[in-house]
This record gives sequence, structure tokens and C-alpha cells, in this order.
Amino acid sequence: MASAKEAVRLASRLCQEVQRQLSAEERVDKKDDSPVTVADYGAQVVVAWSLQRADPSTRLSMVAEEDSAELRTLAGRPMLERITALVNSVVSTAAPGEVLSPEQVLDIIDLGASQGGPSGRHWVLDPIDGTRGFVGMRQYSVCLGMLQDGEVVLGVLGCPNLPQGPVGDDDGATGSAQRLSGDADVGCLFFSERGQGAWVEPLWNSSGALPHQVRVAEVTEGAEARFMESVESRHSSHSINAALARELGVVRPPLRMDSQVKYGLLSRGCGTIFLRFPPATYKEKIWDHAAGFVIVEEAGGRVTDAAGVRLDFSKGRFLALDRGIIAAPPALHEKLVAAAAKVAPKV
Ligand SMILES: Nc1ncnc2c1ncn2[C@@H]1O[C@H](COP(=O)(O)OS(=O)(=O)O)[C@@H](OP(=O)(O)O)[C@H]1O
Ligand SMILES: [Mg+2]
Ligand SMILES: [Mg+2]
Ligand SMILES: [Mg+2]
Repeated sequence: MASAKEAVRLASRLCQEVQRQLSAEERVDKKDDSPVTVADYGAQVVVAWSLQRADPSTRLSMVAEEDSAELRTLAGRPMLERITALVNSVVSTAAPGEVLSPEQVLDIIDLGASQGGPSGRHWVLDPIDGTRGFVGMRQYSVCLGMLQDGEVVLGVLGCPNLPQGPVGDDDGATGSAQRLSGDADVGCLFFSERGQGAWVEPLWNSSGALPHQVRVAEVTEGAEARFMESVESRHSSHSINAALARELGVVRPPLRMDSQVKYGLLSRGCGTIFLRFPPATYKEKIWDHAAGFVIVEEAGGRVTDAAGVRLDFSKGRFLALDRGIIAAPPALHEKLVAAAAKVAPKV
């Protein structure tokens, strides 16, 4: 856990640095999203490097989102150089004097090519979840999980732009620009080890603030609930979510947030329900859910598909699931699964 938290902190630092530059560059060219890709790759390298360094005797097995194919082409060379410089600026803070070459960077990225599966230990990494949020100066997260024999046994979620205090209805897609990391009360690190509860502490822990345990909201009625969903309806159908919410008598507007930040908010009872119904053709990846899954379960919540079946991370890089994902405290979860059978039946 200590290694995982350190790795996520280092990668979050890299992302924060790129997002700051992005806000300056944005005024020059809003459409240029290459810094994002730089940060996605860079964060993946930093996490893998940091974990491998913490345990040099074992070759890391990691299921991660990015691969090096593009960067190995001639056209990818300038970007590779940028990533290498960025990574080294972070590596030098953790290991003074150590410098990675572009070739080493490529090889470290490819440590993420593991297939995972039902046996052994595999790290699961989404270096930046919510890339659109990252570019849009909204929410994003660095998401690291660990599988042991097909079960998620550890999860760490770095949320650089997430306020440590309550999040209001307008702090989602629209209202977050003023709350970027840099403020002392912005930036959260959620973490959980199976059987040990779920915890949160400041991401930039210079104050030495102690972690505190989190629990999902003790809400049993839809009327008291607030649900969360993706910013983009093409990622998760807003209309199915709205129909489900209506069934439960939810009256508050949805909180639209990018990335696994939603699982973090659920675990600390700030949001009550997380719904995700992607297009039928979309295959969910394990790195988009592993860390959030264990954190929410350890906070007392349930995370299942639309049929109420617990997510299964043992099948490789993808999740096989029925229709969508429903995450909520147990009493509400049961009602949501029943509602899903009615308003979003299996076709
Ligand atoms: N077509 C489609 N359908 C469903 N889901 C998709 C789709 N495309 C992408 N993704 C995945 O969504 C991840 C971003 O999380 P969110 O959906 O919460 O983000 S957002 O609010 O919509 O911006 C995003 O994660 P990152 O790629 O890590 O940003 C994707 O894994
Ligand atoms: Mg993702
Ligand atoms: Mg990603
Ligand atoms: Mg992506």
C-alpha cells in the first residue's frame, strides 16, 4: 500500500504539472490535446517505474491502458522526447541522480501489457481516467488497483482536483474550474486494502494530516439520494440513468463528474448512487473500475452490473457485464437493480 500510494502521488504530481501548462497553452490552441497524451503516458511510466523500484526482485505484471506502439514510430519521436523529459523531472525528485532514457521509457510503458486473469498478482492502472476532464480543466483521477487471484485486493485513487470538503451540485462538469489543485483543501487520495475499510487523506500530504475512514451514505430512500454519472452521455446514457432515478423517486439533479472520482465521492457519502450505462457495443476495461470498486465495497457499498452481479475482474483486460454498472449503498442498490429490470431490461 505504501508503494502504491507513493506511485499514485508521483504520477498525480506529473499530471498536475501538465494540466497547469495546459491551462496556459489553452489560450494559444484550445484544440491541441497532445499534452494530454503526454500526461497519460508519463503517469503510466511514473507509476510502473515507482512500483518496480519498490520491489526490484519481482518483474512487475501490470494491466494498464496505454501502450508504446505510437511512440515507437518516427512520428512519435518528438512526443517520446517530451514524455521522457517530463518523467525525468518527477523521477529526479524521488531518486536524485537517476535518469531514464527514451528507450527505457518505452519499455516501462510496455510493462502495462499484461493480460491479468484469474491467477497471480497483477497491478491494474488507468494513468489518467477522465482524459476529457483533464483537458477541460475538470476532474480526473490516477487509478491504481491490485488483483490477487482475480480479486481486487487493493485500490488507490488520486484525485488532484477534488475538494476535500463537500461537493455541491454545481461542482461537477460546470463549476470546477476555480477549484483546481494548488489550493490546500483540494486534492484527495482514497485508498483501501481488502478487509481494512476505505480511507481518504489529502493527496498532497505536506501537512501530515492523518487519513480518516469513509463510509457510503446511510440513505435508504431515493428522495434523499443524489446520483452521479459521466459528463458525456455517450459514455453513460443520461436518459437511462434519469429513468432509473425517477423510479426511485430521486429529486436532486445528477452530479456529473468525470472519471473514478465518482467512486471516491460515493465512498465518502458525498454522492449516493453511481450509474453507468454505456452503449451496448462498448466493452468496459478493468482499469476504469478496479480501484473504485474495492474502495466503494470497503466503504460498505455494492458495485455490480445491472443484473446485480458483483463485478468480476478475473477475465482479463475487459469486464464481462450485463448492461451497465450500479454502485450504491445496499438498500438503494437493491431498489436500483429492481428498477433496472423494469426501465432498462436486457434485450
Ligand atoms: N464510448 C464510450 N463509452 C463508454 N465509456 C467510454 C467510451 N469511451 C471512453 N470511455 C471510458 O470512459 C472513461 C472516462 O470516464 P467517464 O465516462 O466517467 O468520463 S466522462 O464523464 O464521460 O468524461 C474513459 O477513460 P479514459 O480513457 O481513461 O479517460 C474511457 O475508458
Ligand atoms: Mg479510464
Ligand atoms: Mg485513461
Ligand atoms: Mg483513454
